Amino acid sequence: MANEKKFRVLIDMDGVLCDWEPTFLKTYKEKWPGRPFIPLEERKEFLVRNDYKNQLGIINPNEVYEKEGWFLNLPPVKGAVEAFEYLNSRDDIEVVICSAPITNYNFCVTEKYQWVEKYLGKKAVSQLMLTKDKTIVRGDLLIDDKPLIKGLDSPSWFHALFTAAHNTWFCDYSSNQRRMDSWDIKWLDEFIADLKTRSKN
Ligand SMILES: Cc1cn([C@H]2C[C@H](O)[C@@H](COP(=O)(O)O)O2)c(=O)[nH]c1=O
Ligand SMILES: [Mg+2]
Repeated sequence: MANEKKFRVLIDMDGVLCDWEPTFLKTYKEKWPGRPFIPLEERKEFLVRNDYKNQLGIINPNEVYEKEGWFLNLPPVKGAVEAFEYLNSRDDIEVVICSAPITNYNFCVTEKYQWVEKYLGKKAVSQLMLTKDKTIVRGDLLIDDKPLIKGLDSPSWFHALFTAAHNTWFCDYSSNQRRMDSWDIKWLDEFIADLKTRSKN
C-alpha cells in the first residue's frame, strides 16, 4: 500500500452529507404556514427556486436557505457520518468534501466549515473544498445529488448520483454515472472495488 496511489473520493455536502430537501420543506412550512408548497415527490429541478417559480409562481423560497443558521443546522443524512468515518479510516482512500456555496454566500461559507467540524470533527475541516465547479477537482469518484454536473473541464471522476427528492425521476445516466440510493457501506465497498478494477483494465 505504501507507494500505491490512493483512490480519491469526493463527497458533496447538500443532499449527500446534509439532509437539504426535507429540511427545506419543513422550514418553508414553518416560515409560511398555509402557503402552497411542493411535496418532495413532486420536486423536479435541481434548484428548489426554479420549481417554486415554475410550478407555483413563488419567487422567494431562497429566503429559507439564505437565513443565518440554515446551513449549520442541517441534520446529517442517515448513515452519512458513519460512512465518512469509514472511508476516511481506509488506508487506500483519501476523502475530499466538495461542496458548492450559494452565490449569496454570507452565512453559507462559514457555516459549511462549522457543519463539517460539528459532525465530522476538526481534522475534517482541512478536507473541505468549496467550489462552484466540481469538474476542475480531480478525483476517482464523486458522490453528488446533482444529476448534470457541468464546468470548465471534462471530469476525471465517476459520478455516483446520490438519490434526493429532486432527482428521483432522473434515469438518463451517462457512461461515467450510476445511482447511489443511500449510505450503505457494503454497497460502497463493492462499488469502489469495481471502480478500482475498471481503472486497472
Ligand atoms: C438543492 C438546492 C441547492 N441549492 C444550493 C445549496 C448549495 O449551496 C448548492 C448546491 O451545492 P452542492 O455542492 O451541489 O450540493 O446549491 C440551492 O440553492 N437550491 C437548491 O434547491
Ligand atoms: Mg448536493
